[in-house]
Amino acid sequence: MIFERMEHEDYEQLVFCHDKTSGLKAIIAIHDTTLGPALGGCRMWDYASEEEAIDDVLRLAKGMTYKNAAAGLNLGGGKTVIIGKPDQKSEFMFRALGRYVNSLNGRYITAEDVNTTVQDMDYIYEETPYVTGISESYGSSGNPSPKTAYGVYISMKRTAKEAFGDDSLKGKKIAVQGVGNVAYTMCEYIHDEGAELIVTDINEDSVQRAVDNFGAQAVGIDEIYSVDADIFAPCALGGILNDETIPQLKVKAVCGSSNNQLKEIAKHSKMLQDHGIVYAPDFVVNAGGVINVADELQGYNEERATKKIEEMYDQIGKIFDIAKRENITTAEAADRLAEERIEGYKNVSSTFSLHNKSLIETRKNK
Ligand SMILES: NC(=O)C1=CN([C@@H]2O[C@H](COP(=O)(O)OP(=O)(O)OC[C@H]3O[C@@H](n4cnc5c(N)ncnc54)[C@H](O)[C@@H]3O)[C@@H](O)[C@H]2O)C=CC1
Ligand SMILES: CC(C)CC(=O)C(=O)O
Repeated sequence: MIFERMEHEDYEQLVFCHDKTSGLKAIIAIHDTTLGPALGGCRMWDYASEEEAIDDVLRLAKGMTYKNAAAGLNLGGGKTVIIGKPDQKSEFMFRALGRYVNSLNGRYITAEDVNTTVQDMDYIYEETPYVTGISESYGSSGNPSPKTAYGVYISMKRTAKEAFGDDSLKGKKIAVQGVGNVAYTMCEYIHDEGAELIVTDINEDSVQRAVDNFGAQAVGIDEIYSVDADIFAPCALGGILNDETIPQLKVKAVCGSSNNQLKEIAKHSKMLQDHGIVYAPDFVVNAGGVINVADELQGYNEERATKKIEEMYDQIGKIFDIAKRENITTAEAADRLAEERIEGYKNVSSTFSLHNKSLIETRKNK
């Protein structure tokens, strides 16, 4: 059944990693390496079953292929999941994972994701160079969340332009679901521009921090969908744009950081469009973090990375334009943009070049 799915959705590789001493149980999925090595974060989650973990890593790895392609990076898509509760973490668990990552010889490069930190990446770095988002003391880029937040803010401005004819967020009401690492910094940018915030989170301290620092209005977990607001920013979970929630939305636009927001991509992106809601595709909006960590591969330069994140404004605009021109949803337009870049490169890479690590180059060095 797994090979059937891999064949159907063009996955390249699925690696199961086990280390008895540290308790590591991890799965690395590599979806597509046409554009370059697969780059994607490492998530730690207490999955209810192994099937759920496999499904998650496959979905997330494919998402990274599209994210990296649409962001204009020369990188493919992959992801790691570690099965377990975050309080079961240890130095040796991440070092064991680092050795597995190293064994892939550069086909996959890891980074932070939900429940993993810069410290965890530093442990992986003890075992392999194929890790990003490591400490700034190594001349590296550190925690990607603030850059992801900046990218969401830039994308939100372009989305506001599409929905309201003006990219200013001043006076706009923004409903934020989940005020964690990314969303807190995103709220800072939005608040500084003069927007009003309505927030919810399952963590009361996170809500209180936004109330105290940004004068945000706090609402209940289920209330966030139906509040009177201009833009909805999902920054917590996947699958939250669905048959039950979309009819409740009063906003004119959706733009947030969480991955896989649409429960069913085709159905729910069309449903948003039919409700007159501008949807900014999640994997384009939340690419700031991966753009930032990818810059490490050239020797990290914050100015260069930030400039590339600011280019997301035009990239989102391009997606809105394609959707209008082709009469498709913005989700379909984003997929098309990513797929065309991957297909285009297949033609370029069919031409022999010594730039690729060729057999002849290897022999020359012997
Ligand atoms: N950190 C990064 O650089 C990137 C993050 N993302 C995505 O953005 C989202 C947020 O990421 P982070 O801020 O790093 O994670 P986080 O774990 O710091 O924040 C998520 C927040 O959502 C809250 N939450 C969980 N369930 C909730 C619910 N049912 N209702 C309301 N709030 C709920 C949590 O309490 C937490 O405060 C995730 O989906 C992640 O995959 C995507 C790209 C990069
Ligand atoms: C920092 C990124 C590599 C995190 C990631 O995997 C993502 O963008 O979803």
